[in-house]
Amino acid sequence: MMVQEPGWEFGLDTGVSTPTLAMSATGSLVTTGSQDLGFNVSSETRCSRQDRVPVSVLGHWGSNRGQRDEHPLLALQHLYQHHLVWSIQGWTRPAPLSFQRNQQCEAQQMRGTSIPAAAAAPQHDDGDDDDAIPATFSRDVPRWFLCLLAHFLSATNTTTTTSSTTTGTSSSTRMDVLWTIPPLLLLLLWSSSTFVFYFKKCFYVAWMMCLAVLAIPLCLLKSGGRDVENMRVIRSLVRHVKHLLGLRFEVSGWEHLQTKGPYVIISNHQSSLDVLGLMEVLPDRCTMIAKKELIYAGTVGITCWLGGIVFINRKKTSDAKSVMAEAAKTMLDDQIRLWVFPEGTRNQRGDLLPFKKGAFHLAVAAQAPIIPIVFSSYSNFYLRKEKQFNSGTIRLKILPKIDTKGMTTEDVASLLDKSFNLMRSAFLEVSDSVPQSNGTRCH
Ligand SMILES: CCCCC/C=C\C/C=C\CCCCCCCC(=O)SCCNC(=O)CCNC(=O)[C@H](O)C(C)(C)COP(=O)(O)OP(=O)(O)OC[C@H]1O[C@@H](n2cnc3c(N)ncnc32)[C@H](O)[C@@H]1OP(=O)(O)O
Ligand SMILES: CCCCCCCC/C=C\CCCCCCCC(=O)OC[C@@H](O)COP(=O)(O)O
Repeated sequence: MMVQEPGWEFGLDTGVSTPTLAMSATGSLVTTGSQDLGFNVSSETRCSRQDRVPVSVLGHWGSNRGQRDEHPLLALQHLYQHHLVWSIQGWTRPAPLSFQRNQQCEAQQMRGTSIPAAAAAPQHDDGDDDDAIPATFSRDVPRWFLCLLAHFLSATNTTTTTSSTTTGTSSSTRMDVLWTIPPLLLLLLWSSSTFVFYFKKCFYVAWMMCLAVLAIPLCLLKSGGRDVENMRVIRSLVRHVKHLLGLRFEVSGWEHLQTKGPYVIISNHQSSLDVLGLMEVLPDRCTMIAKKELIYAGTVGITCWLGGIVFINRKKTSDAKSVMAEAAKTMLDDQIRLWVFPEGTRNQRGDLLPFKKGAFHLAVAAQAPIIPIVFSSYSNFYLRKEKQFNSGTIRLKILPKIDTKGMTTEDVASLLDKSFNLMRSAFLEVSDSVPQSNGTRCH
């Protein structure tokens, strides 16, 4: 048995019988044209000639066979040349590369269509109809995309091999590589939900950081420093971000926000995406209570500070309590509303976490009403563990205010229970009725 050297992992799910693939006795993956692709198959391999539908292979791109010094991306090019690339499902470095081939029915439909000469590969016919090589690429991966992909891979390879010898050739091929990046990116966005997940998350953070760069001077111009009025600037800058991420908000209960004077808004907290919903309904003169770590979030942190966000140290209850007691005073003095996430942390477990007591102490201390706002579950479009970030609809339900007039610290526990129960049933209700993701993707 061959010793596997460190290299690149890849996954291949061919989905149909794969006449061009066969397992050799040594466990390496070869084409029927006896061209060794240099893939060493690991012990988890479930591929065999008998395994027909679906065939999945967990392979290893090592350096102990065949294409010894080749760029790992060349693996993809080989697969392309041998008609094995159908759609790229996931592509991460150095995590598994996954290639997925079309369903058998599609393959059958496509038999008989001609293959581009450049991509032609040795075909094997053992007389078994199932073994016929589907003669074109999958309908869901346009050929021009695959051509670009192959072009990119060739260019990458050329760059690798020529850079040490001819600088001129290397720089021109590098340009080729650069030009093929955008379509490649599009291909990945279109075919890999994992890639979409990371792309959207990175885009969100990067875009918010850029917006914050813009927000800082605008806030300074508006108020000359830290001021709750800066939240208007932040709100108007953030409002479009939902469109970029494919999110839609449906808000109900607007009338409950028509309350005059200071109040405390409490809402459930699923993700940093909550900021988008928060900005949808944020009333004037309203700022938030946030963990102190947020102040170190670069330009976003500075913007939060300028927006008058009250930072608390969750690890030091006594400090947090005194900051919140101070905030209750400011609420009254400056007629400010405060938004608190009483779960105290992000939670996407399909239910609410038990509430912390601070928000209720705050409301009682300021004798200000509490307005609960419930965000429907994100689980129909955003799943952190499963790496899914589709487009979707979020329902925001603004509940009637809960008065705290005449309440004392003794009432905090019952106030908390009442608020929790109201929000929990509203959460279950809006999450049940939320439309399914409108961004589901077919692979
Ligand atoms: C265009 C530019 C764009 C860029 C910028 C984009 C956006 C920026 C703008 C806006 C975005 C802002 C978004 C901010 C989101 C931030 C979300 C968060 O950070 S969530 C995390 C922080 N929040 C919280 O923690 C919630 C508040 N926490 C609490 O209220 C807690 O109670 C606590 C005060 C931290 C204490 O917590 P602890 O774990 O100790 O538990 P308890 O709640 O059980 O309390 C213990 C004990 O203390 C008593 N207590 C609590 N609070 C008070 C109080 N205020 N006064 C008196 N006593 C208090 C409580 O009763 C308990 O005692 P006992 O058990 O005896 O009753
Ligand atoms: C130096 C750069 C550092 C980069 C940091 C990136 C900052 C994020 C950038 C853009 C996102 C904009 C929204 C910011 C508001 C997010 C608030 C948030 O969600 O904080 C989490 C907090 O409620 C609970 O934290 P935990 O769940 O306990 O953990």
